[in-house]
Amino acid sequence: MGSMTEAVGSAAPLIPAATNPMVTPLLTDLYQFTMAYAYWKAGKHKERAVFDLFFRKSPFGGEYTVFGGLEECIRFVANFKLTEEEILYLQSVMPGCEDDFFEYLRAVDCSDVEVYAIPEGSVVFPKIPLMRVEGPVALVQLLETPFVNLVNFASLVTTNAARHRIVAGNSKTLLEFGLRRAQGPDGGMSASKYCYIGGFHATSNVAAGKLFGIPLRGTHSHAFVSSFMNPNEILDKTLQSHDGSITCKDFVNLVQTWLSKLQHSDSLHGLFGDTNQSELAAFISYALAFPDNFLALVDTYNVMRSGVPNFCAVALALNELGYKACGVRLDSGDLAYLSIETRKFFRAIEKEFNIPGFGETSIAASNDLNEETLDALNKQGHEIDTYGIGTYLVTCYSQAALGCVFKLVEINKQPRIKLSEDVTKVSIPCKKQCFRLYGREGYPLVDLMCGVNEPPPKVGERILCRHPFIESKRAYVVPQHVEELLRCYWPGKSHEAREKLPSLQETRDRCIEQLRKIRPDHMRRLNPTPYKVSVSGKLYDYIHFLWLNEAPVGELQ
Ligand SMILES: Nc1ncnc2c1ncn2[C@@H]1O[C@H](COP(=O)(O)OP(=O)(O)OP(=O)(O)O)[C@@H](O)[C@H]1O
Ligand SMILES: O=P(O)(O)OC[C@H]1O[C@H](OP(=O)(O)OP(=O)(O)O)[C@H](O)[C@@H]1O
Ligand SMILES: O=C(O)c1cccnc1
Ligand SMILES: [Mg+2]
Repeated sequence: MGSMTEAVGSAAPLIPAATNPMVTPLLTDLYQFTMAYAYWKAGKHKERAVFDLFFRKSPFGGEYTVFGGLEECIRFVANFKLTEEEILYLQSVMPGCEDDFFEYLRAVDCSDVEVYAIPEGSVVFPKIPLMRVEGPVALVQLLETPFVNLVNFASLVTTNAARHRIVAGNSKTLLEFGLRRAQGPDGGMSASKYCYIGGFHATSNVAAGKLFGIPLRGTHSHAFVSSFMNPNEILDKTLQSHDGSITCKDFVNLVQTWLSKLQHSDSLHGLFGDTNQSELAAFISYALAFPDNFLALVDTYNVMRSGVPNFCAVALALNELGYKACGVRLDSGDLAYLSIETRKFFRAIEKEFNIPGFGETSIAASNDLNEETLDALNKQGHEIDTYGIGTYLVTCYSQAALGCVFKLVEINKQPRIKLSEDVTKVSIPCKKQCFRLYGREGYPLVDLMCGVNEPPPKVGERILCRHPFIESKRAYVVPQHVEELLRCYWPGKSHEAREKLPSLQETRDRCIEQLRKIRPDHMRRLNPTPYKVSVSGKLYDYIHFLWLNEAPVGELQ
């Protein structure tokens, strides 16, 4: 693809359909079709319109957002075509509409639509168009709902994942465990995909592993532990050593021997007595099934008096056969305290039995984790290496929606504005180009919108950046680096080169890289500094000219 110009017809088959087969041209609001009809009736449907897709406020009380969902929008556009069945259905729900309208719909595709967008996985800010969509007004109108739908949750949950990632710290492994709690199958699949982009390392969602190639990870549940009664029920007790040189005929017995050594060891003396034997049976069975991948959920009965000693007995028996146990998961109680006590136990074993590395055996924690609990754990000090996070992450519990909108900014080359009593809701008119201006320290200073015909900002040249609505807020900026934000992802009939859709991995890398580039005070959880989003002097004047032109003058009596 690269810089070559491609006709849409030849490019379309290269782009697969949207991931979810429910994403069809009918996945829109009825009013998009009724408006399309009214545009058509008025002979206006082919008028060229420009819409911006943007949000007004970053979620979760933060000052940044990560853009997700672009690839799905492009897949949708590339394959946009109403089927005969869909046309017949529309005809049935829009009685009285002329047949010729449905003839028009039959022929419609997105070959005359242009989509410019900020690359997916980028850090983005309020009011800046994430996507600029241009094309025949009736058609682009039909795209509003699916585009906003595809971007809203994707960006929200990517941002949520990124926020969890930032609080947890870069050294921690983050697992997304949310499928069972997600808002339905699409909520679950989307969450797995976008949490990965936002910086999670793996998911428990097998379908997402297969479909998106996301690494899969998992432990086991309490049911597995409580389903066992005692070690006597284990029938096949044999385990070959890691290198195949020894066959241990009675692994259960080897584990019992180690448990007894632990019970009588000097450093662990008095920490625990008899452990739960049904739990031990479960751990042994899991180790026999996965000797290379043994991990144990240690909180079913009692973490320090049973789960951890039982895990260690199995891990030491495995160690004798040349295997290395993976670790434990804590799923209840005070996770800071329990992780610290567990670590002490592991370190004591490393010392007493001279097993290098045992002290660093991995400790995973789960159970209703969210940004606040991660933050609290950090403040208290803990020994957790891996977090498994479900409900709060995938449902975006602390904010239900991002609130993306899709607003008309130009029609027939005439800039349009949407006024509101609430100044934050006034839309920014004109077909715009957008830039990120970087300062001397390498951080972005400001995002700047200006009309497409204005000269772009230049490195080393002073430019006036104005708050779009507040007259007194303005600053001269001398950028050290200028980044054009909107790129062409769907050229329509223009001769622009089409940006290649990156792989999931590339999008994830971009997200991680971009988050590193933002000044830390914009990223902090409490009272972050707002990032400056501005317009050029010329665009400022135009907004206010249009505003005064369109707003009726009140009359007082
Ligand atoms: N040290 C800690 N600091 C702050 N929050 C913690 C800490 N340890 C655990 N939590 C959180 O406290 C909450 C404990 O919830 P809850 O009381 O329902 O669980 P539990 O009784 O430990 O477990 P369960 O009910 O599943 O047996 C969870 O949200 C957990 O993430
Ligand atoms: O807590 P979340 O962030 O949603 O993470 C996923 C949770 O799902 C599993 O148990 P589940 O909640 O099904 O059962 P339990 O917590 O009642 O044991 C797991 O043990 C976690 O606790
Ligand atoms: O693998 C796990 O431990 C897991 C997966 C989903 C939900 N809770 C835990
Ligand atoms: Mg739970």
